Amino acid sequence: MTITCKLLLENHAQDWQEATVHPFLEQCQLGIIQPQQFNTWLMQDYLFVVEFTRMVGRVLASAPPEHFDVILGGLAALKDELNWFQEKATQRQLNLNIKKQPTCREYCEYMQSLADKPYPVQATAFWAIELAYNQGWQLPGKMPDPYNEFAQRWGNTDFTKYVKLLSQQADEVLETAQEDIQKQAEESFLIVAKFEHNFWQMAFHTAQHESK
Ligand SMILES: Cc1ncc(CO)c(N)n1
Repeated sequence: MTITCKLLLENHAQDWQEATVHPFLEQCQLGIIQPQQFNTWLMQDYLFVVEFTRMVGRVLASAPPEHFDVILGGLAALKDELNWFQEKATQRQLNLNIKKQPTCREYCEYMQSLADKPYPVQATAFWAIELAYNQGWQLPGKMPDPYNEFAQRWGNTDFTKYVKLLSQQADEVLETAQEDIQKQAEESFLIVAKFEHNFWQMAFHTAQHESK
């Protein structure tokens, strides 16, 4: 049987729930997240997105030309997103020239390791990483300022459509992938889910002295 993005979500509902539903996001929605928690997330996510952008560049390099449109659209959005992160950091007087925390570093190293994997595995991981933020920021519902801007960035309907296109591209190449490659794609989905959970944990449980 062929694995699909939909089946991955159905077969691993618990892992996916832990990746996308977290007190960090719930407390943003309630407006009670602590600034040091939020700022830790912001700074570490900037560092993550730098490496994610490189990963998407490598996904493009592995992709068939029919998939370029969607991936290049994603890269253009990432260019905008990196500039936006820098603006947000400046507004909050945060220095982005900091070290990655271990969870962020491990996630980034994992994204680098995907370069050696077949394209269907890369496409599945790419989709999962984007879906995690699309759903994570969307599920809590309307957020108060200043968090609404963050929720909208990944929760907006155009982003949802883009993630849908990513799932279609992944499904298309999974359909003809050999069984062991489908297995690797499933593993990559579970690894992404675990890292997404750990990333929220990292920001949520950050101590005051680690926040700057
Ligand atoms: C941790 C993390 N996962 C996913 C994304 C983007 O989808 C992000 N910005 N950060």
